[in-house]
Amino acid sequence: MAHAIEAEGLVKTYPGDVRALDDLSITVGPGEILGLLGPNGAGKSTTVKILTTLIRPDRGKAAVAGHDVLRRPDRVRRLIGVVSQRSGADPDASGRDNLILQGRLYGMGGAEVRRRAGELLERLGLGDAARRAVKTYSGGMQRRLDVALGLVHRPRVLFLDEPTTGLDPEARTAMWAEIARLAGDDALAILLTTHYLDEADRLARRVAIVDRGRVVAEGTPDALKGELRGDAVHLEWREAPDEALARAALGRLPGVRDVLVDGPRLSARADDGAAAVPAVLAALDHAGIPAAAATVARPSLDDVYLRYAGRRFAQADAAPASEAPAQGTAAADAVTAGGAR
Ligand SMILES: Nc1ncnc2c1ncn2[C@@H]1O[C@H](COP(=O)(O)OP(=O)(O)OP(=O)(O)O)[C@@H](O)[C@H]1O
Repeated sequence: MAHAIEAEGLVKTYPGDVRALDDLSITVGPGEILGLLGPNGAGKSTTVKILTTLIRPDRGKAAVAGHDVLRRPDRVRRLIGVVSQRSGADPDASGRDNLILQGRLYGMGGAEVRRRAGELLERLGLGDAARRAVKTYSGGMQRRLDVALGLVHRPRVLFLDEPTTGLDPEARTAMWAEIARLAGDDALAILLTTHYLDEADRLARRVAIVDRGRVVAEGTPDALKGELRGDAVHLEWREAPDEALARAALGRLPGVRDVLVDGPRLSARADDGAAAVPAVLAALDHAGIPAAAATVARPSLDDVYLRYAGRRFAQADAAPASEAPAQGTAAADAVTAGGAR
């Protein structure tokens, strides 16, 4: 089997003429983590639902673990693990009992399922809490139990739907380490959907950026960022400037390109961002639209998204503030901060 997941030309329209998937294609190899990255409503969950045999596409085909999801959904189900956004654990039962019940649902026998439950509890750092009711677990522990539940029957392909949403930074880091181990040591193929740019950047060998039901860019995070020559220059105003004036001002500067204006924010690319900023600020002053702040950063996945989707990830995403995608890479990589002027 060349690919653990292979989806080609998936189209799905929901009632009300909502085109959730519009010719989406992806592949994931054994031992590979593909990050399916996109804002709310991009079509990530619909993709996962089709690949995990919960819904059928209108068009297109898909195979998971070597079996066609439309013709052999029963086979596919036995070979995949699914960790969905909502936990399937019984909060009143212990972690161990949840795992044992799950194993039995897959037809595993007494001694085997008890051994497997113990192994997974240890592995996911839940050994000490094994016999406690799940409702007493922290958010991170519950999420780790959800992953264990998805692994009981030793699947070959794992679907992780936003595995770290709502977790604190420490629990996220622990989850990242575990996910990396599953792909590395166990050679699981993992399809990971995420809102978090830094999560995809850190974890996924390849990233597929989904926008409006299509993959708009795909590759390793480094390759995607590498396609963007030079630095990203971000400018901000207190109020949106006249777009034509801003474009005209920057359009005359050598080495400054790919100008995108988005309300009170503007992004451009420059061969040497730090060197370009003084000229950029002077040109804007001269045009009568002085910027309030300027930042230079190495390209981030946010910039990749902006380039391919034509809008900023955070703006495409209607997530509540607590779930807003991290802007970590751009901020952490900032080499010059013009600051308020
Ligand atoms: N059962 C449904 N009926 C009608 N429209 C739906 C249904 N499920 C999803 N949609 C719509 O299809 C589009 C894609 O939704 P989907 O849940 O796949 O996106 P997503 O990328 O997973 O978003 P999120 O990050 O919020 O989970 C959205 O416009 C959504 O409102």
